[in-house]
Amino acid sequence: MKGAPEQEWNVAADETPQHQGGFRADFEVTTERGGPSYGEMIEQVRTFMDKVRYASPSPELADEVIDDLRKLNAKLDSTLVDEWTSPSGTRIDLPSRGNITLPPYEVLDGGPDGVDAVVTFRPFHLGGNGVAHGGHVAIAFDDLGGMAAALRVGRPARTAYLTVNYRSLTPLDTPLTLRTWVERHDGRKNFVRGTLHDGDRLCAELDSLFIELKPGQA
Ligand SMILES: CCCCCCCC/C=C\CCCCCCCC(=O)SCCNC(=O)CCNC(=O)[C@H](O)C(C)(C)COP(=O)(O)OP(=O)(O)OC[C@H]1O[C@@H](n2cnc3c(N)ncnc32)[C@H](O)[C@@H]1OP(=O)(O)O
Repeated sequence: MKGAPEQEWNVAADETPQHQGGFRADFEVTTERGGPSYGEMIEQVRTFMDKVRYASPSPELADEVIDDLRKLNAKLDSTLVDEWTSPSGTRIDLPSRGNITLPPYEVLDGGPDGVDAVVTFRPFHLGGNGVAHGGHVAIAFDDLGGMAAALRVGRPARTAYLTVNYRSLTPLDTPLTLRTWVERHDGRKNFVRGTLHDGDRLCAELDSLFIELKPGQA
């Protein structure tokens, strides 16, 4: 991989065309890219974001943090690879496949009948008044709805529409049950429903359409 560092755990993506089917030709799942500490690195970044959300630093401390962050950013600069080679999104051993842009979830069960997951919105997912931002709830539904469609058809699918009905407040720092399933399908169209529960309480519902991508479709 051009520009990638020589590291034995940095498993390179193969060089076959990578954009077939919209996301990639082969969704190469690995638990090795990024090495054994990658999950903890992601966790520390999430924790930092949690603290930033609630921190009220003095000007001096803000300057110190900026200095530290510049150093950290410079460290990562020398390891940047393309989206297909990055560990983020392919580390199935980690919450949300190691993708830091997603709320952390664990898939308990997934197959053609749907996906069962536990998702925990973090302090940095705050919307207001101590509960989750609705946009973050939609992100969780988008990813796990897309997963339900992909697992049914065996190839990537893309969101055509996504409606979230917010039924009650979604708490932070609480393991929540998220379920998605393809309710019906018609050709390439997968109508995906979903629910998000805090115990017995329904927090939100998903009504969405995911279109199976044609081979080679961008
Ligand atoms: C190898 C194994 C794989 C297994 C892997 C398993 C592990 C899975 C792991 C991880 C899963 C991760 C999951 C991530 C999920 C995230 C997904 C996203 O966030 S995607 C980003 C946001 N979405 C966009 O940016 C789309 C933008 N829009 C488009 O690209 C197109 O509009 C697209 C592809 C959606 C449809 O375009 P067209 O050209 O392909 O198809 P046309 O002909 O327009 O539509 C097909 C049918 O759908 C209807 N349709 C399309 N859009 C509609 C809409 N908005 N409402 C109603 N119907 C719609 C049409 O009327 C048509 O219906 P008629 O066949 O004629 O009956």
